[in-house]
Amino acid sequence: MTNVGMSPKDEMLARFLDAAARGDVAAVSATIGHSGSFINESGENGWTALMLATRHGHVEVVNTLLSEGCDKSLVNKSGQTSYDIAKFWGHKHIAGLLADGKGGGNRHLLPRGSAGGQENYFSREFLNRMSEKRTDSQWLEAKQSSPASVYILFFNLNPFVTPTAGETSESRAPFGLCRLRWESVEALVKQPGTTLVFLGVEKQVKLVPPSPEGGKDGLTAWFALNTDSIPVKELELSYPNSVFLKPPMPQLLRLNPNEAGVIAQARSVLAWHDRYSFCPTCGSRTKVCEGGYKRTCLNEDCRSLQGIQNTCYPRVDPVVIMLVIHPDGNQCLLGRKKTFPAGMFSCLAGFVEAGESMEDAVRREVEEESGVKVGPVQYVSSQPWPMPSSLMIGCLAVAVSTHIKVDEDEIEEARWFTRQQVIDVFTKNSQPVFTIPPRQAIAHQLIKYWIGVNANL
Ligand SMILES: NC(=O)C1=CN([C@@H]2O[C@H](COP(=O)(O)OP(=O)(O)OC[C@H]3O[C@@H](n4cnc5c(N)ncnc54)[C@H](O)[C@@H]3O)[C@@H](O)[C@H]2O)C=CC1
Ligand SMILES: [Mg+2]
Ligand SMILES: [Mg+2]
Ligand SMILES: [Mg+2]
Ligand SMILES: [Zn+2]
Repeated sequence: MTNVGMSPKDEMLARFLDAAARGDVAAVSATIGHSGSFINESGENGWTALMLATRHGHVEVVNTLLSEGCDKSLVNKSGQTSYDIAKFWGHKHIAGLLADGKGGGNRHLLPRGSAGGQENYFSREFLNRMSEKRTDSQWLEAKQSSPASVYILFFNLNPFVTPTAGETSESRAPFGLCRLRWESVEALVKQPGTTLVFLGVEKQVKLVPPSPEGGKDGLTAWFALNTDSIPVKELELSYPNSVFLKPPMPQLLRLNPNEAGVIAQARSVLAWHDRYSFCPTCGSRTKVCEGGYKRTCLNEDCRSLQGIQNTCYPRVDPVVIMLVIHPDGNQCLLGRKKTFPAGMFSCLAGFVEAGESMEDAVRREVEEESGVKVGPVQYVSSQPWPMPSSLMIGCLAVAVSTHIKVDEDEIEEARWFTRQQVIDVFTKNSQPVFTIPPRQAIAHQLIKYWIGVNANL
């Protein structure tokens, strides 16, 4: 089968795809042997060898291609995977081979391409962290006492904020950060029990000539302070409208979204200092260094100082949070904890365990909490969650089973909600049957993302 005008490579590919469609195992194996890259190449309408072999029910060719490591998640120009093709043409055995629960069938229910572009509350950064300056003690000292530097203050990890008038275009943001200067915090910095962290410098360099007091580079440095003993009276006199915002939830969701990120960074690092006062390896005293980004054990023989000194740095706990899509593509799985407000349902979530991939953590947590088994998993976006220091890894996941059996210790109820029921929550067209977390939570954004991608809202 030679086509006029075809390059030798295209001709070979056409012969390879034809062999797969005819079920010629020997020819398929021989071609992969010398031109391995053909295994995932497609011809007309985006059909790969696996799709063609599947279409015609050639189990042996399918097995050969799978054992050679072909990508079964590829889709043709109609958006079908090989698994979809197997199901459509009734080749149940091949469908079984393709749907192994780890990335095979139903991947087409996930949006194609990268899901990026979604910005979550607590993720916006207006500071350049300048980690290289953390070890430059001379520079840090100069910035610390510079009148241009900004200090944000925490009392028992609660930020000092000022109510803001009006609303931003994005949200009602009743609280803005109270930005203090060196003269207001000098005494506090010198008090025992105060923790100081260098957060970074403003990304936007102000158009003022660098002054000797502000440092020669003209950069505006930011620091965070946490204390458990505070000159409350003096602060109240100087800032009569300001308050320490507590409790963390839901108050931390009421910040200006532009400032929520710097609060997340500061609060997580300060909370780490608060919880790791002594060396976690040997219990000795530690020394705060690197601008508050490291605590080094003072016991020279401590194991924490050997190899990667990971226990000396602020810890972050990865958490997976996932919207599970029903195999029919039209429903999603949401659950509620006993502690949620009445009627509220959210995405399932759980801590990633040691030695576990993000995808496997999604599958394990969903099965533990709801009994539902999950196949393909797709990352969407992430969110720092400073209570005290989680990184929420937001995913969409496709269920390969639908029966729900909740883990009653953690979840009170889990349910499949139809796309229409979810749309009703956002549009408030009709009386919604449930509520979801506020837009500041990544759970809200994941649900909205799924609806937006699929309904072109
Ligand atoms: N931003 C958002 O939209 C949401 C955030 N979250 C956050 O995600 C976090 C994890 O969700 P959960 O359902 O509670 O997790 P989970 O389903 O793993 O259950 C928590 C339990 O797991 C154990 N556990 C295992 N590893 C742990 C670790 N590294 N740290 C603490 N406990 C650990 C503890 O027994 C704990 O009670 C929570 O802290 C919650 O604040 C949860 C839902 C929504
Ligand atoms: Mg959980
Ligand atoms: Mg769990
Ligand atoms: Mg867990
Ligand atoms: Zn130690």
